[in-house]
Amino acid sequence: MASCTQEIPPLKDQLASMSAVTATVQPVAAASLITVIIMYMTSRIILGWGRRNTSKNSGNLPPGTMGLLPVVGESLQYSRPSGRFLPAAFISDRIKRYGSLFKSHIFGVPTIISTDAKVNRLILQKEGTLFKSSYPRSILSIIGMHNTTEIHGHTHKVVRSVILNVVSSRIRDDKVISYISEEIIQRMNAWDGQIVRFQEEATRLSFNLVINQLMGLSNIDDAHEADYLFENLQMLVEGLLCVPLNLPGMTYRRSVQAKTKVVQLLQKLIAKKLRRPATEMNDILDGLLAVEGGTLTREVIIDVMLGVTFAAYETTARVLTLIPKFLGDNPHVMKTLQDEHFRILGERACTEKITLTWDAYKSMTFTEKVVKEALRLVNPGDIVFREAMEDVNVDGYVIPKGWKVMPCFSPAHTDPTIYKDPLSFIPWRWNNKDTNNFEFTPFGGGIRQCAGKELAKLELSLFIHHLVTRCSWEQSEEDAMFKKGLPIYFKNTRRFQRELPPTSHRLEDQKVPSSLSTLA
Ligand code: HEM
Repeated sequence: MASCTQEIPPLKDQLASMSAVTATVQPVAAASLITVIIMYMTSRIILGWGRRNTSKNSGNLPPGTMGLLPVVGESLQYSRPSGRFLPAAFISDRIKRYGSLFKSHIFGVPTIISTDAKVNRLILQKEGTLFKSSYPRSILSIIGMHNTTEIHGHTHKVVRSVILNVVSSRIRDDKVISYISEEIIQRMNAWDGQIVRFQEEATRLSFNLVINQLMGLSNIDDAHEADYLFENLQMLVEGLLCVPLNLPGMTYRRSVQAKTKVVQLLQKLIAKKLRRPATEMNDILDGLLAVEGGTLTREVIIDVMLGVTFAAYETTARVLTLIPKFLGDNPHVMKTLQDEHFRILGERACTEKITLTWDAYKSMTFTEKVVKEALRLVNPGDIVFREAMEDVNVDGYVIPKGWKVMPCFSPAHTDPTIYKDPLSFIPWRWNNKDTNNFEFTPFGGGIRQCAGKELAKLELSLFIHHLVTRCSWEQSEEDAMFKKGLPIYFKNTRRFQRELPPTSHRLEDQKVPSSLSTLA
């Protein structure tokens, strides 16, 4: 009887003590030990898997499937490529099957996916009370465990205000506007005649802007250091594309190594900056170093810098890359843009050195609609991650405490009941459209809404200005192909290999100025 009441040590401890003697056991015993370890780990995974599926409210979980395999779940299906401008095939298939709120298991974790604008609004607006920002570990292992998405409450507030202050002072500074214009012209010249290089140039443009104007890393006085940072960040981004699979393959490993190199370089640059005599706060790095008397740890500062750089350049570059296609597909949009931008240039020849100002930018009213329309279709920030802080009731279902929640924006952006002819590029649709209703959320929403959205819109508008006023626009053969939006434009580029559907639409269906009807 005594043996029955004797406390059995947890399996974990048994394994620990067993492992201490493995050096002396015979091979057969070692094999048994490995079997026990595998059984233990499998049971942990399966029990964990089962527990997550049987929360006290599991009867009310949204519909959906978790995939056959623990850990992998439905990640393989999620990663299946789908047509551009539409929600991922995984998402649209499940909306058809289960409705706008469903469960799945992706990025290595059980997740509730929300595609409904009203539910997304609730999730984003209840940040800090019902939900909190929380990205899967598989993503954080690449973009940093302490980046803005993982800091909360007071610290998030102060870090966010540093970023917002720098962004809002920069965009109103005409010197910065000139800097962006010159970068754009330089990049356009670099791509001239080699259209397939355009994506690379667009990416480098956005990267340079963030590094030089926001981060305070203009102390990268060695051009090789900037190239090194850029190349490693690009590798890091490639790794992110493998993350949904949650399988640490070659690309993923290379990406994690690239992250280590980026962190080392950022450490070096911060040390360089700290040796410089103190000046007033003027960039994000200065601001982060000064937060509450220097209380932010170096780890947090580096992850925030890395996270903001990544959030800023990759997203904007994707939209930049597709704008020429939209304009090529829709000559009447191009023509209206040209009217607007040549009016801004006035009498000046387009070969003159152009100095645009904040006021000129604010007068680009049609361009603003073109930017919105491009953001609606490209959706570079299509998904965000949250975690339920308690069981939350939504539309008769329960999102259990601790579960990841993934609001996904592209289904609303391409919903024909919200946007007539949703896959066509129609800037005029924004003429009188309300954008404060969470049906248009390219920059997310709530207290974590994109802190760089005004800068992104400025960069995209200035890019459009220089693109549509280029003198060489119709001159070279490749430019002409580019204008038509031929697939060659995307050939050989890594991320936009698939042929893109046309985004043109029939003019007579739209309310366009009568002066343009001749273009139809
Ligand atoms: C077209 C370009 C961009 C798109 C589509 C975009 C999209 C987004 C989205 C959807 C979020 C919300 C993430 C979440 O809720 O978890 C976000 C956050 C953020 N973005 Fe952007 N972004 C863009 C450009 C930029 C730029 C240029 C910057 C430069 C400063 C930037 C900095 C940030 C930061 C710091 C956050 C985190 C805000 C916070 O947690 O308070 N983004 N972005």
